[in-house]
Amino acid sequence: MKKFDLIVIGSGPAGEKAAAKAAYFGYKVALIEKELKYGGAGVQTGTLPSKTLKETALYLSGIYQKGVFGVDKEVGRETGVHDFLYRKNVVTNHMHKTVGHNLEKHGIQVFEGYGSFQDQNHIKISGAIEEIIYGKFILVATGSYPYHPENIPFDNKRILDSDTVLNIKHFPKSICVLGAGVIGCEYATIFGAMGVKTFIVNDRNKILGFLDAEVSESLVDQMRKNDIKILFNNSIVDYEIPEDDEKPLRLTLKSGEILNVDMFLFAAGRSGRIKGLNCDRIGLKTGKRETILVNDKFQTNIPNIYAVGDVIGFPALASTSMEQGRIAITHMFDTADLPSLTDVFPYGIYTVPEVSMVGITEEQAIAQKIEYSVGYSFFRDTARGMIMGDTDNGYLKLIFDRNTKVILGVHIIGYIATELIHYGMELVREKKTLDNIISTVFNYPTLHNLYKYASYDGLGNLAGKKIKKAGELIKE
Ligand SMILES: Cc1cc2nc3c(=O)[nH]c(=O)nc-3n(C[C@H](O)[C@H](O)[C@H](O)COP(=O)(O)OP(=O)(O)OC[C@H]3O[C@@H](n4cnc5c(N)ncnc54)[C@H](O)[C@@H]3O)c2cc1C
Ligand SMILES: NC(=O)c1ccc[n+]([C@@H]2O[C@H](COP(=O)([O-])OP(=O)(O)OC[C@H]3O[C@@H](n4cnc5c(N)ncnc54)[C@H](O)[C@@H]3O)[C@@H](O)[C@H]2O)c1
Repeated sequence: MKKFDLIVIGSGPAGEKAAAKAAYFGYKVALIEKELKYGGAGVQTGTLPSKTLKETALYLSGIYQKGVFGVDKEVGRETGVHDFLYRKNVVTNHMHKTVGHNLEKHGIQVFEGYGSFQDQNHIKISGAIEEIIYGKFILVATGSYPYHPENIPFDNKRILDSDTVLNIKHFPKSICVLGAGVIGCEYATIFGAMGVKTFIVNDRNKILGFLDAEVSESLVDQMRKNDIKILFNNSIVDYEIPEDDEKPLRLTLKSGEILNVDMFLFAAGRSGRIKGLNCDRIGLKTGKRETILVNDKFQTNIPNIYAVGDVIGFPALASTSMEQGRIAITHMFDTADLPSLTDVFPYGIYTVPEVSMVGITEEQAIAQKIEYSVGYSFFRDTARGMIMGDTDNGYLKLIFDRNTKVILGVHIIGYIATELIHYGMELVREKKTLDNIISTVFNYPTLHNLYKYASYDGLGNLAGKKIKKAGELIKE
């Protein structure tokens, strides 16, 4: 029987990075993957496909160029699905190879097939070749899948989830997205940008519940401006699929209204992928939504078995999953380099416009009874924003302690917000103040000047002295 120091189940961001780190430190590593392509939701069905489709939609629709150069690019409504999916396929195929190359370079032995526990050290691989291998340590990195409520008649053609939406054969004229979480909002704005009449149905009165409420409302405003209709405090109680594909789906809303649309996308949650692993058989403790329970070292109740990534639930991001994988290896093999996951990490929402945040929201500041104040700067207040032609009404909002001026939260809505946030992340991590920001010299013109102007705005708020209101429109 083949013996390994570590067996990793799953080649998504969590499994790949963990396997590579253990191999780098000289351990003998096996990785099992059930799909023909590497990368899991990170590469194949989630993060990278949706981000590539967003960039494609921006390019084809010319949404950021509209009016800026005095001429409008032809809007991409005429674009076929083939063109729309082309770049996504290039990226996922390339990244599959990149992951394979990484595993190979690290000398990791890859097994194709479905991994399941025989006991706490033995994993059975069921594939073209069946075999059982031994691992001193096992890392479960099996990810998650779109949860399928029983009342939704998924047909992979018109009633879709975030996996099957990647296989559409034609553009719908209209689409209804259920769930205004990250997946729902990102896909709604992608379809919206492509000129598809888009509806979002959400059971609460806020989109992306974890965002600062003001920023969430600004995103709603921008989505509405882009002709996306959001139906709050609502849900869908019945789904009728006509025999004739040309006829619309008939969706009955909880409010009693009927929504007639061409396509439906479910985006209201995911579950951990533990089916078939035999967790019960070995006594591995599991939690809600088919997750595996772990401690802060990502160790399960069975000491030699660790679990990381989506299969352990929140925050369920590619970014944090990779780090969890690396941290688990630290504890298995005492590498002592990366003991725990930082609690200051950013959220990046790749909607149109993008949103990103780090640190606390205004609602959290209030709940924690912090004496705080805020500062704003709008993209159009900066020279770079003006050059680009800000069409999103984008802004940066700083939340800071009004006594110490320490930055507690940074929130950005607008072009490349997911990139701009990282400077803010360091400010929050290092407990920097408004004075630290205004004493910094930035390249000019750049969007990072947003930080400086938001700081001046915050200082003006503290002093009760405002010469100019942030975002004030200048009459042309
Ligand atoms: C539409 C969408 C967009 C997203 N966008 C972002 C984003 O912009 N930024 C971000 O940070 N995160 C994003 N995420 C989340 C991110 O994709 C996940 O958090 C991340 O992929 C989780 O990594 P993982 O390694 O835990 O699992 P996965 O990426 O799901 O990989 C798990 C792997 O394990 C394999 N596997 C499962 N069971 C077995 C078994 N028994 N035997 C063998 N192999 C098995 C699977 O085939 C898969 O390859 C998005 C997710 C979705 C769905
Ligand atoms: N950019 C990113 O970082 C990114 C992008 C996509 C996904 N993800 C990850 O994927 C995970 C799953 O995302 P998700 O968007 O599927 O789930 P989610 O749990 O984040 O959001 C689901 C939304 O659907 C609503 N909802 C649930 N049931 C409903 C119902 N019956 N009717 C109407 N509305 C309903 C919820 O109120 C919520 O707003 C997230 O945890 C996220 O971390 C991250």
